[in-house]
Amino acid sequence: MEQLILQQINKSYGKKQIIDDLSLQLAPGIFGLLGPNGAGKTTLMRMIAAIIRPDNGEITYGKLKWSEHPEKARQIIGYLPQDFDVLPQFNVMECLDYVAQLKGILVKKERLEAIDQILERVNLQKHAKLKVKKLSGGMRRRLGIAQALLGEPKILIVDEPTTGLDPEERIRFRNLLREIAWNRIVILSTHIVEDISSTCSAAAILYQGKLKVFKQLENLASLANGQVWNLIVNHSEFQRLSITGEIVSSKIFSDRIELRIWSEQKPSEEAVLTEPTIEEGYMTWIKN
Ligand SMILES: Nc1ncnc2c1ncn2[C@@H]1O[C@H](COP(=O)(O)OP(=O)(O)OP(=O)(O)O)[C@@H](O)[C@H]1O
Repeated sequence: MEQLILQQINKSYGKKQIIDDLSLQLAPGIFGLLGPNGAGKTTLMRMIAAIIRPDNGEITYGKLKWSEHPEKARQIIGYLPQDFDVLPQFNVMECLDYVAQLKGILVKKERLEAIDQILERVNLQKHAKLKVKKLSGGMRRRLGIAQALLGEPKILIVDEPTTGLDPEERIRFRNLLREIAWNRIVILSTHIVEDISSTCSAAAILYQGKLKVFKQLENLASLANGQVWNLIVNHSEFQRLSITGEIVSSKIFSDRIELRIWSEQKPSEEAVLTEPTIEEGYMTWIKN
């Protein structure tokens, strides 16, 4: 299988450098992209989607070079933007038919076959005649993936697809991404660390224009090794508690409170070290 390769990509807006000499190599599977607001994730994904050009550097997939043939690059890419919202007056079928024509599937029979298959894949067959404006948030996101999948792209880019979804839809959406990713490269940008831990094989943090890649998610979690503690206290102890560090979570029961504390030093005598999560590793990396 071909790899997607980014070589020394730079991008500035005015004097502000958003992407700084970034290189990356991706094989099929789901690659998670994390980073604080404004870090440049959307800018990076728009460059990979061949919507905007880097100031310099090259993106390639096999022999195909983005700088030479951006139109060919677009043909092998499916993109679900963060603000996907199309054609509210169209129904699901009409919407996909329209996008399929834009993607150059000009024979009607081929289009209908492709749309049928994709509707089944994203589980929207029953809603093919429903107007886009009447779809729920989760259904709309699935339509977004459906339009991105038309033309069987080799690379799929999804920008914060689970924001605003309820837990059931979020799980369904993650399952769908997993199914899609078995033979293609999926780049998933998200603020929701749970999206990464439940679907991605590898991830990276974009920060100050640079990318820190974690080929295994455990390596990201392990950044917080030795810094995450469990502490169980009763309610009156909790009132008097003075700890060093930050309470990451607390569970309140009738007879006790269970605390998870993020601290470089032991936060109290009774605290016990515990395995960090990916989110805690991410917080540690950003903090340092
Ligand atoms: N067309 C543009 N012109 C000028 N500045 C831009 C443009 N697009 C993005 N920026 C700036 O580039 C920076 C990175 O934006 P980008 O949308 O890529 O970040 P992001 O990581 O996707 O953020 P978020 O997580 O909030 O979506 C921001 O400071 C933004 O204001």
